[in-house]
Amino acid sequence: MQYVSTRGQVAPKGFIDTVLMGLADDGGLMIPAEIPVISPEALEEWKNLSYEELFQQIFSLYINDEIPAEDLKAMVKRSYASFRTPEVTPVNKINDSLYILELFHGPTFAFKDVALQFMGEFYSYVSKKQNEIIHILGATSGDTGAAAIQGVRGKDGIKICILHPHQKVSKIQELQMTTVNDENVLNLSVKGNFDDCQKVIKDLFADLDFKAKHHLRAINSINFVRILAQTVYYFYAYFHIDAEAQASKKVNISVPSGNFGNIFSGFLAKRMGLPIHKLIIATNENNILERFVRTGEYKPGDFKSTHSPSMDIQVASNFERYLYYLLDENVEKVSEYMKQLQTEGKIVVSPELLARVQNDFAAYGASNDECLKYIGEYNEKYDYLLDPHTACGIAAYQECSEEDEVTITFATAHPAKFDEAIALCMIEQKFPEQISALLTKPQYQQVVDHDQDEIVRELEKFYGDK
Ligand SMILES: N[C@@H](CCOP(=O)(O)O)C(=O)O
Repeated sequence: MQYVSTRGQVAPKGFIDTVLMGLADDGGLMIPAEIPVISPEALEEWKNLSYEELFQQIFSLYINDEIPAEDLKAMVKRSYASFRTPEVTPVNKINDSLYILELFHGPTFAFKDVALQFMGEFYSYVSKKQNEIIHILGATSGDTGAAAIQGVRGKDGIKICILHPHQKVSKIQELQMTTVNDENVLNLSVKGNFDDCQKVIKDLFADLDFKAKHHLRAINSINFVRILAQTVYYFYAYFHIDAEAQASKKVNISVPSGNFGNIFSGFLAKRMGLPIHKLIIATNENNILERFVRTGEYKPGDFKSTHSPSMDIQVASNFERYLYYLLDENVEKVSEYMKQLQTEGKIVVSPELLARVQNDFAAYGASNDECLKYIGEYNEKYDYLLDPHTACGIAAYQECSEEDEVTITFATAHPAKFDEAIALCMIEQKFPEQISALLTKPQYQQVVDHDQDEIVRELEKFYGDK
């Protein structure tokens, strides 16, 4: 398996080099040169695998023997040892047409743990085996940062700096990141929004001298390994709904979406042969993705702070990966469209392409009021407390599914992380112990202006390789 860039200007790479590269050196995103297709017979066999076995099966198709099977097995085992259930991502049946895949049983109570616990192990492995210096730089709207820090805190040979938007993440998200006092962790709280943070890191990754000098590595979903690790639970979810539903109904998956990484993993799983009917993109009022699916225009709008802050994103990183497939892997066209986005502030696709987009995805953007409405309604009706992101997923399921379909909605975070929204629904929740313990801990973070030079100075001090 070789990996290439969506913009075509990077020589094909192996798996480990692809992960170490993060953002492609030509500014694009790395993708597999060819997507392996799983036969229905093999899918049938995969149905009985444990989560960890399934992970290994899928990864073995992508890693080219670069990591011996025994080493991979040990890494996967360590990655999921910190999860609060051996199923890793359990499936919960709500009614005959709805299942919820719970992705929040990892150490930081969000779906990001599923890939980032593995990534922490992976970076540690590569740092030791290849003597690589690993200086992670990431941006977060709240969940990725906490999970990434948790995945590598205290690990030798690794340093991590995370940029989060100042006062635009939930209280618990902030505490999860900033109460960590390990020497290898730096939190920069940037006066701006998530898009500002993401732009700074993308610009720094695109500066190849800076990237090489400081050994920058990515943990965001610009990194293909994040996408791949997330495909595992699409398969797992599909295999764990009732056999009768699998056989007699079309199966949709509704995914709370911000940076387009999670749902892109679903797109990859579908291309690998998983018989998903509709992939439903659920957004909040930052609805650029929903507008794109409806109109064919991809145009960042005004940033809004919502009850679901992790999805407060206008510029979705992984959109470029999808564009690559939409444009039939034509790298010149992808480069042209991405240039257009920069110069004209938007991309508009033809009616023919829009028809294909609408064949690939359904989409719905939930308003703040709808988000709260579904939290209240599901709590009352099913005694199931949704976090505000999952509530957007439920709103999209309600809007986009038909009678003969069954939908798996992804619960991307635990409600305790977003008590601000839960309290607005007049619901009092009991926090898990790990979360209440955060409330009295001291915080360690530096507040910085949204200013690249200031951020670079902090990074140079922290990474210490001037
Ligand atoms: N919603 C994310 C934003 C970053 O997304 P990523 O998937 O590219 O890491 C967050 O919670 O930080």
